[in-house]
Amino acid sequence: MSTDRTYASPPCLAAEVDPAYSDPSADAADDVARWRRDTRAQLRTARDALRVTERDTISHALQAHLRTLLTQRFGSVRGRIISFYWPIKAEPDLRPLMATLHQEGAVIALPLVEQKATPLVFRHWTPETRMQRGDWNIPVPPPEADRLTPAITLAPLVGWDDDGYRLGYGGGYFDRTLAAVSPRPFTIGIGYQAARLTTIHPQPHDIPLDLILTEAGIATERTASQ
Ligand SMILES: Nc1nc2c(c(=O)[nH]1)N(C=O)[C@@H](CNc1ccc(C(=O)N[C@@H](CCC(=O)O)C(=O)O)cc1)CN2
Ligand SMILES: Nc1ncnc2c1ncn2[C@@H]1O[C@H](COP(=O)(O)OP(=O)(O)OP(=O)(O)O)[C@@H](O)[C@H]1O
Repeated sequence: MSTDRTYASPPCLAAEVDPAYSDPSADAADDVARWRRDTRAQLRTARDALRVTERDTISHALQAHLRTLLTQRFGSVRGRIISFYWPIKAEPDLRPLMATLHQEGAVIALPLVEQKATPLVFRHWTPETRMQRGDWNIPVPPPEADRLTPAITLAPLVGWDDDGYRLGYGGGYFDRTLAAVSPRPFTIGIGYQAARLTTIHPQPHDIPLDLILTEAGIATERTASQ
């Protein structure tokens, strides 16, 4: 965050009075919003620059880690509702695993924006589903596909931090969704190791994910006490 600003009044010295005091201007919502816009743009540029072969290697590693994780944590996937995502804009492609889990009896759901600025909706996907173009041109199952509530959700990440917070494309959709559903699904962030940030400067609306997976494996996991 920028520190070279001019002040209309003398700088606040509260930090020298109370060591626990932290200058709220450093985390003011406007500053955070601007920082997020810049950071998203940088991370997306870096991601777009990956070679196809590098992205493939990463996607393969992620699928292997996810497969192991699901088996270890949940045992059989049969009958479990798991939401994936249809990859766009250089996101890791997990569609082969999505198809495999479907074959093994998992119930696969995909997210979509049915109405702007409201929680995401999840629709049933099978290999026979005829996808349509949804909001932002993202392929989505058609309206006649069953609406589902996932028990496990995969959330693609533009950026992430060690506390499990996520930076997405800036629509706030996953936060709205997780805030709205009860019980909350087990939420797994899927991202590139290189997209790690020291902090995303969490705001009151940001909901940390249960676990973040990258090509290097489990990057961070929330414990029950957090
Ligand atoms: N592959 C994939 N599918 C996904 C998601 C995702 O991140 N990846 N989503 C995960 O949530 C949902 C779609 N998320 C969206 C997020 C932002 C905008 C959008 O219109 N963004 C504006 C900027 C918004 C703003 O800054 O206020 C834009 O870029 O013009 C659209 C869809 C559901 N499906
Ligand atoms: N639970 C919520 N209720 C209302 N508005 C929300 C909620 N969560 C997020 N928002 C709004 O969405 C905006 C964008 O949020 P944020 O920067 O966290 O997006 P993001 O997580 O990167 O986006 P996305 O989840 O769509 O990929 C916020 O400024 C906030 O106003």
